[in-house]
Amino acid sequence: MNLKNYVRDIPDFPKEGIVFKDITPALKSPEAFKYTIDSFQELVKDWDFDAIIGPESRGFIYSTPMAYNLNKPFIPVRKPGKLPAETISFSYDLEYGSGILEMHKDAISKGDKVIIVDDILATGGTTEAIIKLVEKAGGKVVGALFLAELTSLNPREKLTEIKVESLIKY
Ligand SMILES: O=P(O)(O)OC[C@H]1O[C@H](OP(=O)(O)OP(=O)(O)O)[C@H](O)[C@@H]1O
Ligand SMILES: Nc1ncnc2[nH]cnc12
Repeated sequence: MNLKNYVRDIPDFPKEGIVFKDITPALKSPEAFKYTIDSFQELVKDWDFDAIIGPESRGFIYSTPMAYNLNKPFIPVRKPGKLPAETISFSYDLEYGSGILEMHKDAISKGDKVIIVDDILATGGTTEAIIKLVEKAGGKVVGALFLAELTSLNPREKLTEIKVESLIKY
């Protein structure tokens, strides 16, 4: 399965100069979606972790089937103002702007080891912000999985402390 055939470039979205990697064809194809989740599960089969974090919103798509299949807790990280209980937050930069991410304060217990599952690794800003959020909560991110990685943005420079795997590299 060549997953690159299921990710299309959309120029100048959401801003001029950004080439947006549209993953919707990789979701429309049941074979591509199954291949993605199966590949993620194979990659983490020897990893030691307690829970799976999914960043809103495209991250939810790939992280929740993993949590279901591996019988692990799922923890949502959301854009501001969406989580109802007490939250901790962290601001971050990404390719086409900046933002704030939030997680429930009680989502993670001290010493918990977690992984992040998301669609795209671009600048690494989102993943770096989640690493900081998890540290604030007393836990540790041990690894992160992505469908696609934009290597030209050098995201791994920000992520030297964790395991990083991506199925496609641009
Ligand atoms: O490595 P980075 O530069 O941080 O970029 C990657 C992030 O950007 C996208 O999310 P976005 O914030 O656009 O939200 P969405 O999933 O709601 O579209 C993508 O789903 C990743 O989470
Ligand atoms: N170029 C890109 N395409 C899709 N999602 C992204 N998230 C950050 N940069 C992106």
